[in-house]
Amino acid sequence: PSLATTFLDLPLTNPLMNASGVWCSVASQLEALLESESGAMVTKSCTLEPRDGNPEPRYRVLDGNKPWGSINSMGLPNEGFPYYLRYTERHDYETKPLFISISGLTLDDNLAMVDSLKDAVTPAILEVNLSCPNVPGKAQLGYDFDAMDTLLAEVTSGYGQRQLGVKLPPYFDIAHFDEAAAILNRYPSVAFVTCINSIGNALAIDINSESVIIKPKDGFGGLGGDYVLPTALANVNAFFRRCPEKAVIGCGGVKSGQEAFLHLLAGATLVQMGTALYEEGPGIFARVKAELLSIMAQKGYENLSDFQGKLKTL
Ligand SMILES: O=C(O)c1[nH]c(=O)[nH]c(=O)c1I
Repeated sequence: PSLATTFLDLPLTNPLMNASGVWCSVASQLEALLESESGAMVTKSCTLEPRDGNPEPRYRVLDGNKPWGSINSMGLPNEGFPYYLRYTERHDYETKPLFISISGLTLDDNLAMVDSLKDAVTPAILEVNLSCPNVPGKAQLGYDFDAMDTLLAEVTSGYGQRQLGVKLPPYFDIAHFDEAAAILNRYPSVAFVTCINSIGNALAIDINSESVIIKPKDGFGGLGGDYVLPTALANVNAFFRRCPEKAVIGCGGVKSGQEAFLHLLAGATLVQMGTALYEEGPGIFARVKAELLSIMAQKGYENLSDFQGKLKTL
């Protein structure tokens, strides 16, 4: 079988990549992703200026009993937009496509970054993060439909209607899938949606210390890992059904070929890994590729298109 695929008409050797924020904040990590067997890669969401982010501990793996996952309240630590723009100028696009993620603290900051990217005419693919749950005092744009609509109008126009994508928070209500998709479908240049970001503001508690386990926001943080897989699959399939003109990138709960297969079946074109990559490192891409190929072989599938988006209903 073959894992070859295309995304926005770009050829990829396989559909696997990192989730923004994991193993992608500094050049050494980005170089490790380039050397890894991922089919693509994305940078850490950036703000206009560098940020230290929230106080530590701000990331913890939750691996007591099964299932396992992670909780994080990083607080958008990053090297600042110019650092990542410079990286896009020296990336080897022949090896694999590069996405650049932006998460401006204000609409003007997002527009300033978009304007610089438009002038840079870089092959990097823009993913606008609408779903950071961890900046104290900043509500997630993805949960404010009017603000999301305004941002999309300004950003798509500022980017000269060049193709871009958005990183969405998980939604949990059919009416919200309908409303978010209706807004997104009014912007043809939004060529893809990445579902999902972490499930915001979960609370992990340690029974021995009788305490929360991360410092920021009294322990409230974004949840990732096994816990979010069914929600991630629902969001992938909901937007796959509602946005036939757009591609869906699946993210959430992928740690093996099995979950990658499920995301593809639900309608994802590419599949991102966060928590599992954080814990295992970039070697995970070779493992998950092999597992996905083995599942395809067992099922008699030659290409991803043999099952991609073909989830059955009862
Ligand atoms: O706290 C973070 O930096 C963070 N953490 C997440 O779980 N998702 C995000 O989009 C971001 I920007």
